[in-house]
This record gives sequence, structure tokens and C-alpha cells, in this order.
Amino acid sequence: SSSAQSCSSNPFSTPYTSLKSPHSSKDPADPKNLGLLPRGPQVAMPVRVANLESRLNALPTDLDRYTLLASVLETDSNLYFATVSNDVPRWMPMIYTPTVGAACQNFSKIHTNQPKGIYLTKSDKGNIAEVLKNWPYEAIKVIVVTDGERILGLGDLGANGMGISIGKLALYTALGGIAPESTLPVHIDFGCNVAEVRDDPMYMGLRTSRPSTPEEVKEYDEFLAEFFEAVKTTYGESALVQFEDFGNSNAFRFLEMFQQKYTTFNDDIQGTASVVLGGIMASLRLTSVVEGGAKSLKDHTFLFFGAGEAGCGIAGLIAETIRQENPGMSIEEARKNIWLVDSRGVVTAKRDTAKLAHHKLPFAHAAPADVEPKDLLAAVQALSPTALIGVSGQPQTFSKEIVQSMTSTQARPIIFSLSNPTSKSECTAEQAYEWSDGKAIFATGSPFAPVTYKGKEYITGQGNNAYIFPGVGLGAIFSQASRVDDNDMITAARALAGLVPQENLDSGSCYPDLELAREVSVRIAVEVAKAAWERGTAKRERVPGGDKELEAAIRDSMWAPRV
Ligand SMILES: NC(=O)C1=CN([C@@H]2O[C@H](COP(=O)(O)OP(=O)(O)OC[C@H]3O[C@@H](n4cnc5c(N)ncnc54)[C@H](OP(=O)(O)O)[C@@H]3O)[C@@H](O)[C@H]2O)C=CC1
Ligand SMILES: CC(=O)C(=O)O
Ligand SMILES: [Mg+2]
Repeated sequence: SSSAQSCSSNPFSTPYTSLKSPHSSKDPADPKNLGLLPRGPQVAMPVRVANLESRLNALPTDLDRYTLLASVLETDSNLYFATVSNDVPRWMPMIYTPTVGAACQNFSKIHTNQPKGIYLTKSDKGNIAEVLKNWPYEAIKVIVVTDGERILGLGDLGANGMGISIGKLALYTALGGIAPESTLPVHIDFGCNVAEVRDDPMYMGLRTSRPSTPEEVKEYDEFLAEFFEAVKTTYGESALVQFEDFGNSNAFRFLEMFQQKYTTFNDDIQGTASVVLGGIMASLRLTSVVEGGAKSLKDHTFLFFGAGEAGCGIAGLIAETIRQENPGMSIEEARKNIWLVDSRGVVTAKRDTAKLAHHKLPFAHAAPADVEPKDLLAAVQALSPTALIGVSGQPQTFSKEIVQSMTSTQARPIIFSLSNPTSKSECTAEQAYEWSDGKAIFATGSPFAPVTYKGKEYITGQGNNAYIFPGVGLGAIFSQASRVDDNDMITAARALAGLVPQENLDSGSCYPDLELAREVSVRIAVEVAKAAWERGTAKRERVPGGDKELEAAIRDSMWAPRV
């Protein structure tokens, strides 16, 4: 059959057939599915969690903790999620950024068994639906798909990027209440451009470079089109596909190709935009009470360091929100105080716009007062931004002079160092508070420990799309939405901003505590589901009653580990 053909050409898709053992029902509550070993004494879950936590704590490195947790996920997802939920701030950095970065870099060594996910390689063209059928669970509600080209700020890791899809989906379950068996990690293998990755004898992906000629790119586009159709026919129109960590030459194009036709969004472009917008909205409560500070989004001058998926995604969503908040304002007007810096300097109209990437063009404004700032410090001095957002993947690029320059013009400068993992952060929390004399409203993409400066403790908020995608996904899945769009991202940002308590703002964080991330997801989901009904994109019948009834129904639908 075509399936057998496809499997023989794809060594990574074969083993899943064997998972469809006649002895294993698909019911996760079936005791036969709890693990491979015969069951021992019935130990209460809190005891098992405490036992696993003490084993994890005894391990020498976070990568060891990742590895143990990954093996628990494969054999006993109940224990895994009970442990993660027991202490999200403690375990999230082990299953997500920063440790997931190191895990991807070492992925071939960690996953000696088949990793938990479907690998599609370009030889599966024509058979994608057949390969999907090899997965042992049928009721898939959310897929995170990567091709591994831009894994965090670590570059092209090829097939080792599967760790990112697995990590994001673990958060869909832990923070968004999506049942583990309804999630499917997918890696699409069209090669890898880093010889060092490809040449590792243990590398599990194709040892070819990525598409570069127009014909190869066309073949890749056609593969993605087939993938989306296969997902729709196999799992239904409401199955949500989240793009993750694609290189930006593909990410923007794929989003454009598929977002009007399928239930999909790009987390790096749209989820990141939403979390940053939410943080900026919350911080208006701080900036609006100081003299000359921004009272609304349109009063800000934004400077983005990094003009890729994250930078242009955030810039675009902020501009759209400013436009919506100011009736009569054009989108061009809304963009005028938003500036980008890329690897060649400030993006201005003086660039050769014919060669400028499509996503940067809307922000290529005329250079201010004929000065062409060459570097970031010069840009900060020339533009006096109120907010500096780092999404460059370039560590230690927010220097003392840059932070001091921001602080010399702003009572409360907004400085976000969002590049992941921790080693790529544009500056550290300690540097931001010291150099700004405690004035910076600071956030990072990966977690930083609290900092004590001049006797006050500062808590850094984690400006990470993990506050957004589990809730947006939950709302879309609950309402059986057939589309997810930028308005959902604005809706989610507003909901997030409304959940930041004053005491967090007072200690320097413009995000809610991580302990509350699951609650944040519920509240975002309520708003996203309502928006889907208002737009007419929801297949599910409206829940009778108001917000309270809807929230209760959403909570009821959420999976939680049996404890
Ligand atoms: N906190 C969060 O939730 C998220 C964080 N991120 C992080 O943001 C980073 C970037 O991701 P993404 O936007 O998707 O990546 P992209 O590859 O799409 O964009 C990177 C951008 O950084 C620019 N850049 C690279 N080197 C320099 C330099 N030396 N000086 C100035 N600009 C530079 C690039 O310039 P050019 O265009 O000229 O090549 C490009 O515009 C990653 O580290 C990622 O982990 C991403 C998503 C979410
Ligand atoms: C957080 C995230 O999505 C990234 O760094 O790519
Ligand atoms: Mg990402």
C-alpha cells in the first residue's frame, strides 16, 4: 500500500504502527496504558510526585532533569503532569526554555528510543495522511509543527528541533488543559543547513541541506499544502496547527499561505506579539502615572532590536492595536513611532527597499533629522525610545550605555530582553536594574532569579508566548474555531494585561506569576471563545448563559492529571 511505501522510505514513521498493539486501548484511563511495567503497590500520587521531585533534585544538571522528565512523559504522563503542575515555576524551566534548548542540542543523545512525535520527511510527499494514521491516537486537537530551522536563538538544529514541539505541547497540557493524547508533535524534515548537526553520527534527520532553488522551495510549499489538507481530513477542520521555530524565510510565507484557509497561527510571530502587547498594556499603569510617561500605546516610541518573526510580529500587532484604539487613524500613522534595527542597523527608507524583506517594509520610515544611526546606541540616542525590545538572538547587546541612555530620557524605561534561551538574552536582570538604577520595567524571554538592588527586591516577568498560546489554543479548541487571527492575539493580550496585579507591577514585573499561568489560560480562552462566536468561526453551539457559565464549561473541559 502507499502507507507501506511511505513507511519504508521514512524510517521514523514506521515504529508508530507497532504502537497500535491490540492489547492497548486508546483510553488513557485504561490501566494497561499507564506504563510498560507491571503495576506495583498502589502509591498515592502526591507521594509519587514527592518521590520524583526528590530524584530530580538530586540530579547534577538541568539537562539530566529534562532527560528523566522526558522518560516519565513517555511512560506515565499522569505522573509527569502532576509533577509539573505541582510547581510550575520550578519545573517549567526544565521542560521548556532554557533547558529545552540544551535538550534540542543534545537531542539525538537523549532520545535513544523513538522520540514522541511524528517525523515527516520530504519523501512522504503524497502519503502524509497515511503517515499521520500511524499515530496511535486519533482525536488530535492540537499539533505543534517545526522544521527545526530557528530553534530559540540557537539556529538550525534540523530534526533535533522536535524537542521544541514536544516542549510546547507539554505546556498546552500543563497550562492549557489539553489532554496529552490530543496533542501531536510534528517535525517536518527538509534537511538542515548546519554541517556540524548533519554530520553527527547519531543525527536522526535527513543529511541534506534545506531547499534553496525555486524548484525546491516550490516542492516545500506543496508539501506544506498537503500537510494542512492531511491534518484537516484526518483530524477535522478545527484541529489547530501551531507553527514553531521555522526560519523567517519560510515562516512569514507559510503563515500567509495557510492562515485564511486553516486553523493555524505562528507562535513566534503572533503568540510573541500578544505576550509583549499584554506586558506593554499592563505597564501603562506604571508609565501613565509618571510625568511625561506614556498614557496609551500611541504615546510610546518603540525600538526593536531584531527585525525578524518576533520583532516584526510584535511591531505589526502593536500598530494594529494603536489603529483600533484611535478611530480614524491610518495604519501608516499608527506605525510611525515604531522603529526596527536588524543586523545591518536601523531600518530606514534609505535602505534599498527593493531588497528589503517584505516584513520590514512597513517600518522603513524616513531617517530622523537626516541622521542615519549606525548602531543600537546611536539609534537610542537619536530616537529616544520609551520601549526597547530585544528579539535579536544576540546576547549582551544591551550595554550599560544603552540602558543608561534609555534611563536618561525616561522615568520608567521599558526594556525587554526576550531572546531565548538565557544565554542569548540581550542583558541580564541584574544588569537592567543596576544600570537603570531600578527604574527599568524589565522582562526576559527565559526566567531570571529575583534581584536585590539597593535593598529592594525586583522580580523579572517572563515575557514569553507561553502565557498566550495555551489559552488561545484552549479557547479555539473549546469553541471549535475554524480560524485563529490577530484579533484573537489582541484579545488575549488585553485579557493577560488585566490579570497583572498591582503588587507585581510594584516589584517590577508586568506579567502575572507563573503559578497562575493555568488561570491566565482559562481567562484568555473565555475571551477567545467569545470572539470566535462573534465572528461566526465557532462550530460548537454557544454555551448558554454569560461569562461565568462559559468559564465553568471551559474549566470542565480541561484535562488534569488524576491525583
Ligand atoms: N520571549 C519569547 O516569547 C520569544 C522569543 N523569541 C526569541 O527572539 C529571537 C529571535 O527570534 P525570531 O525573530 O524568530 O528570529 P529571526 O531569525 O526571524 O530574526 C532575528 C532578527 O535579529 C536580527 N539580528 C541578528 N543579528 C543581529 C545583530 N547583531 N544586530 C541586530 N540585529 C540582529 C536579524 O537581522 P536580519 O533581518 O538582518 O537577518 C533578524 O531581523 C530568538 O532568540 C528567539 O528565542 C522568539 C519568539 C518568542
Ligand atoms: C519562546 C519561543 O517561542 C522562542 O524563543 O522561539
Ligand atoms: Mg518559538
